[in-house]
Amino acid sequence: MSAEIYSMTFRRYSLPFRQPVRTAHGAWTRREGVIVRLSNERGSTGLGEAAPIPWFGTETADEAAAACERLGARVSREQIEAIPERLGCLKFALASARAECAAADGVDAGPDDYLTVAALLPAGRAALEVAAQRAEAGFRTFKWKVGVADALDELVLLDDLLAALPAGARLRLDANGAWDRRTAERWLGRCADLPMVEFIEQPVAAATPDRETDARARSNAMDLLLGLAGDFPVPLALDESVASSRDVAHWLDAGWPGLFVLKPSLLGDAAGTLGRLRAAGGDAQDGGRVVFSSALETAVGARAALEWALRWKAENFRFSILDSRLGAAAPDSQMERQLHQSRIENRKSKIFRAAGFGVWPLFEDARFNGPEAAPFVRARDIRLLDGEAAWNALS
Ligand SMILES: O=C(O)CCC(=O)c1ccccc1C(=O)O
Ligand SMILES: [Mg+2]
Repeated sequence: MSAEIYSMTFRRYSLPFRQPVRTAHGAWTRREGVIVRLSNERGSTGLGEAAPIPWFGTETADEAAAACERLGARVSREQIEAIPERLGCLKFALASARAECAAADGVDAGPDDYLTVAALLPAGRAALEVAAQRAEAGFRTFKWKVGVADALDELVLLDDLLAALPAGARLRLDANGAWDRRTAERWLGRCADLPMVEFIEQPVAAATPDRETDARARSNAMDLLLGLAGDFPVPLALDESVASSRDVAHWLDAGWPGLFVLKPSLLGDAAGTLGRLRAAGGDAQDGGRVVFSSALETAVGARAALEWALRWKAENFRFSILDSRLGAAAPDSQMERQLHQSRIENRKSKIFRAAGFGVWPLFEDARFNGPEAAPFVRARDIRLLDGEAAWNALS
């Protein structure tokens, strides 16, 4: 077996958003990150993106760039695999670039399919107008940022927003950890009898950012989240709490009963993390515990992150094609009947949750945008994303 050696270059970027992204953490105006480029001995090249979210606890873009500098112009597969978890975004970038090299060599083209997509709504009253436009465009899953303004004002807006959504729509609420226990209880109580609310994402913080009491704060936060999940019927989803592969393992061990929002771009070991979720019945048993989400990457990171979502769908929802024919012929043999029944059960329990990638166009410079927000995104369109154009725009 020959050593897998790549030559590596990287480019640091700082890209203004068309509009600031408002969350409970304040206004986010520029996306900072690093794009890496690998080429192998056969001359195949691949791009990857480190798109950190430091307020999730990832490395910073500067730290990712400094680590690239240290790695140097030639890197081996072993070096990439040895990158530590605290540089999870960079590790994702290099793993993505390696995968693209392999794809260019003709290995593993990946499944052809499509994903349903959730529309990201702005915080506050602005959500109403955008929701109407998005509904008109065909979206049926929406995500609204809460915890930005006063909770009572937002609760009033919630009613207006629900009333404005089309029949059959689903609304996710993302508090980005902003609520205290009392505020969270109020919202969860309110949402208990609102079937349109699909889930509430990160209602309370993953931990207080006090380094002195880090372990204790994390465990208190964990108890609070587990308590809320047990006390209220509305499903809860972890996001900031699962900002790394290690976090996911931790919450699985703790028996988290809710959902996992996964931003593949933050996962140093996306394959291992998804494998663990699958082994834990992440989707096979009760369907739809995993929600894929964007970290507001450029087209380079978008392509890699969306490939993970496609792969997950193909692995866990593999009866979807057969399902569409289930209504047709009634099976006659006992075995066929049983198979038929189990496929129906399968269909009932399995929902591929709309992926949180309804975010582009995000950047002023259109060469960096991922697939324009639409209710569905097709694999073939993801593979047509022009990472090279983004790379060249940084030269
Ligand atoms: O998940 C989505 O639908 C959109 C992406 C999103 O909300 C997000 C994007 C960047 C950083 C944090 C978050 C978040 O989910 O909190
Ligand atoms: Mg979130």
